[in-house]
Amino acid sequence: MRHAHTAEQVRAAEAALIARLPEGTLMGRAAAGLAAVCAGLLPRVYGSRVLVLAGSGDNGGDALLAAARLARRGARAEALLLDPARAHAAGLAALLAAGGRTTADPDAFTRADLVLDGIVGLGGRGPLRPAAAPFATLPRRGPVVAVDVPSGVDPDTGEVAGPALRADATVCFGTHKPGLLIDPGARYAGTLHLVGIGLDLPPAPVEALQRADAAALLPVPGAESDKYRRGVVGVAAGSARYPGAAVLAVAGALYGGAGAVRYTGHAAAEVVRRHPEALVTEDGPARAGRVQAWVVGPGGGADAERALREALDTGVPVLADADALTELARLGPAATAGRPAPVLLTPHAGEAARLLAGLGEDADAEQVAARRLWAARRLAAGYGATVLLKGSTTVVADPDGRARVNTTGTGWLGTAGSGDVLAGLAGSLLATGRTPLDAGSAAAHLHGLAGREAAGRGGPITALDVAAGLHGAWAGLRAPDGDR
Ligand SMILES: NC(=O)C1=CN([C@@H]2O[C@H](COP(=O)(O)OP(=O)(O)OC[C@H]3O[C@@H](n4cnc5c(N)ncnc54)[C@H](O)[C@@H]3O)[C@@H](O)[C@H]2O)[C@@H](O)CC1
Ligand SMILES: [K+]
Repeated sequence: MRHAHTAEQVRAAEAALIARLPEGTLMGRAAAGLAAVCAGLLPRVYGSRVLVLAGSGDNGGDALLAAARLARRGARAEALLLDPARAHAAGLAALLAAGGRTTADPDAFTRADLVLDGIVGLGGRGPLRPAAAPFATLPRRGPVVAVDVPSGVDPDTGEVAGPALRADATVCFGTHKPGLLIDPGARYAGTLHLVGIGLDLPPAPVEALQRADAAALLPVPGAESDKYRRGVVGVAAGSARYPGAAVLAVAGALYGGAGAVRYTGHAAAEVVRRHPEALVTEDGPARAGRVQAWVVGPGGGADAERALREALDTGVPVLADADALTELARLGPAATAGRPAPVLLTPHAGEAARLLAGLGEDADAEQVAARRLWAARRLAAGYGATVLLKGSTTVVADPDGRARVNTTGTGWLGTAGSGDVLAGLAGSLLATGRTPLDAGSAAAHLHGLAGREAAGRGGPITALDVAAGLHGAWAGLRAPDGDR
C-alpha cells in the first residue's frame, strides 16, 4: 500500500522524533536521500551544473544541504535564494563550505543540468509567489527534482491554484503526500521517490492500492463455493432507449467475481443475446429475486427512478451510477444517509457537481476536477455513502474521511460506456462481500489495468475492449511476481 499523510500529521511525527535526535539529524537524512536520487538522474555528478531554487523554509534547507553533498562530489552547485535575508542559514553555510555559490541570474535555471525545487514544501500554501512564479514557464535543459512536493501544489489535496513548478521527479520524505497522488497535483510530481527518515506515523488518511493490495482484495472461490455462495449481483440498467449500457454493465459484473448476474430492465433481450449466462427479468429490483448487491442507473433513463427506489428499499448494498445519480441529486441526501446497508456512488465530475448541488454546494464539473479529494469527501459525508469519483485520478472516499486514490488509470478509459463496465465490476465485488471502499478501489484498479492493456502502446479503445481486458487484468494481478 502506498500511504499518504497530511502536512499536519508529518509535522506532529517530526516533532516527536526531533525531540529524541541530535539537531539536524532528520534534515540530514532527507538531504542524503535527495542527493542520492539527484546523482542517479545525472549522467555524472562531477562537473554537472546543479541549481537550487531555495525558499525561506526547511524545504529550501533540504535542497541546499543536498546540493552541498553534490558539490562535494564535484558538481558545480549554485543557489538562487528567493528571499536572501531569510535563507536557511545552515543549508547555505554547508553549500558555501562545499564550494557552491549563490547566484541571482535567472538564466542559471535554463543552463542547469538539474534543478532542485526547494521553494516550498509542507509549508506551501497557494500559488507560487511572484519571485518564484516565472520559473514555472522558463525553458529547462535538465530534470527538475521537486523536494518533498512540487512548489505550488497543495500537499494535502493536490489542488493547484496558480503557477506551479512541474517536476520530472519528486523526492518525498517520510511518507507520500496526498497532493502527489491526486490530480492536478499528481501531474506536476513526475516519478515519485520515497526517502524514509524514521517517522512514526498514524494510519494514513489517503492510500493508493499497489499490485499486491489489489490482488489481496480479489475474491477467489474456495472448494465449497457455488454460484450463490460466491454472491449474486443484480444489475438494473439500460432501457429501451439505451440497451448498450445494460450490456456493458453486465459485462463488467460478469468479471467482478460474483457467481451470477441477475439483470432486470428493458434491455433483457439484448443482454441475453450478448451474455447468455445472465439471469434476466423485466420486473425491477423489488421482484427480481435474491441478490447480494444491486447496481442501478447506467443507461437507466426514465426507469432509473424506480430502480433506485426499489434497490434502496432492499437490505443489500447498492451501487448507484449515471441516471440513478441524477435521480439521487433530485431526492437529496435523505434518500441514502442512514440507510443500514452500504451505498456506493460512482459519479463523474458532472454528476458529482449535481450531487453537490443537492448538498447546497455550488461547484461545476471543472471545479470538482480541480478539487477531487474535497468533492469526494464532501459527497461521502453528505450522502452517508462511499463515493468513487471518476476522472484522471479516481478517488474513492468513505464517509469516515478515509480515501483511496487509483493510480492505474489511462486517458484512453475516457470512452463512452467505460463507466458502465466499472459500475458492473464494482457492484459485483460488492456482492462478494467487499466493503464499498474495497470494492470501489479494487474495481478502479482492475478497470485501469484492463484499459491500459487494451490500449496497448496507445490507441483508442472501446468499453467492450475494457470489459474484455478484465479477465487478463485479474489473472495478471493474481499471477506471482514476474509472470507479467
Ligand atoms: N516535517 C518533517 O518531518 C521534515 C521536514 N523537512 C522539510 O521541511 C519542509 C517544511 O519546511 P517548512 O515548514 O519550513 O516550510 P516550507 O519550507 O515548505 O515553507 C516555508 C516558507 O515558505 C513560504 N511560503 C509559503 N507558501 C508559499 C508560496 N506559495 N510561495 C512562496 N513561498 C511560500 C512561507 O513564508 C514559509 O515561511 C518539508 O517540506 C521538508 O522539505 C525535512 O527536512 C525532513 C523532515
Ligand atoms: K518543493
